Amino acid sequence: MERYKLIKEVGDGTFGSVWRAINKQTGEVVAIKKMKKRYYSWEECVSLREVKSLRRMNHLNIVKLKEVIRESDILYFVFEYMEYNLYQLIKDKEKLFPEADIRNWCFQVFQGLAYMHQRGYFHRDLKPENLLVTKDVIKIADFGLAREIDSQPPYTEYVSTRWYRAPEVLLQSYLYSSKVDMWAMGAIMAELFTLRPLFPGVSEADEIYKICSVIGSPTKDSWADGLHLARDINYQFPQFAGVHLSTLIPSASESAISLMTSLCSWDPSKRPTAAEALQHPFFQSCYYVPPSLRSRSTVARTPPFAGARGASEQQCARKLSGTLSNSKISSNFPSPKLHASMGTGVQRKLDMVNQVSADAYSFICFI
Ligand SMILES: Nc1ncnc2c1ncn2[C@@H]1O[C@H](COP(=O)(O)OP(=O)(O)OP(=O)(O)O)[C@@H](O)[C@H]1O
Repeated sequence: MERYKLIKEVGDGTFGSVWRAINKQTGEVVAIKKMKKRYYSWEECVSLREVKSLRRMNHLNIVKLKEVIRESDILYFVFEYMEYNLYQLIKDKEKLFPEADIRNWCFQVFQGLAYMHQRGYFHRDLKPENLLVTKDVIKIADFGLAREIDSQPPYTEYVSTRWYRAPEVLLQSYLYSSKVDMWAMGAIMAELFTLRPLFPGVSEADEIYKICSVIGSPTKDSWADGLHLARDINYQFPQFAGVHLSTLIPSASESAISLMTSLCSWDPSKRPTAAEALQHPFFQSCYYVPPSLRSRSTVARTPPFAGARGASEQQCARKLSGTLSNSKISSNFPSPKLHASMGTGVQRKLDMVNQVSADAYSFICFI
């Protein structure tokens, strides 16, 4: 660690604190995550999910793990440094983001997700704080909860931040998949448009209540498996017709609404895969720039992810923590139209600084 000079704490998460630091030899600015738990052997460290999953990932839209250091039983992850997280950008914004910015960010995140899902991982804790931005480039960070798609159940740990948590997770499904990341992206995309969380539940039960009030309660047609899941845990969905997302997100174009609506489908199998999302008309104007052309201004047309493996991603069983009971539903829930404007960022804690160079732009959207 003497090779690095710690400059400033830029984040404090569940598992570690994150520092902006400088490599004394090269002058490179990096982010160092110092884990809170002590690690008494290397074996313990290399079996960590964050190490196992990030080590295997090399994509422009996934934050790069440069080094893992264990010193005096403390574990440090050295990452490439990113200027902001998306939550900070949302929180400080007074005017709405232009749709072109939202399109550009989402296009990149779906590229990262398609890569990750194709390689057999899903993130499980996507939220604005875990999407890091430097200039026009956005990267997925925090693989503390990433799971191998083929790994074996049951699992009992906490899964994902409530506001972005998929309904199958809320309903304690033993079976869930990379589609939980697609649900989270629907909620994040809506938040980018309104600057307010779409489903700001104050408890797990309230979370599902808010989802029902926005997208309408599930039916046999929209999510038969969900009705079974609810029956298994003796849960009764509150009855709501739902609203068209365009009433909650009036600034979004028709194609943006169509993508968010399909991402926020009750039934995971009805949500698009990341590879499919990239082909959605919302991204019609987006182009992929292959690495060989990045230094020049030429661009090539998108689809490097056609044929992403979808079916195998679905086959993953999980056990989830948390309980859901009707008694926990908040009684003073406002009308659906108010949902999008009622969230606050109280659970979020971050203070980032401006610094560092950006990567080459790889994915470009034309308005
Ligand atoms: N590579 C990076 N560059 C700059 N800032 C970063 C970087 N990685 C993380 N951060 C900042 O630190 C915060 C916490 O990081 P991270 O999410 O990895 O920690 P965690 O303990 O796993 O958090 P969580 O409570 O979300 O699980 C992020 O929201 C981000 O603002």
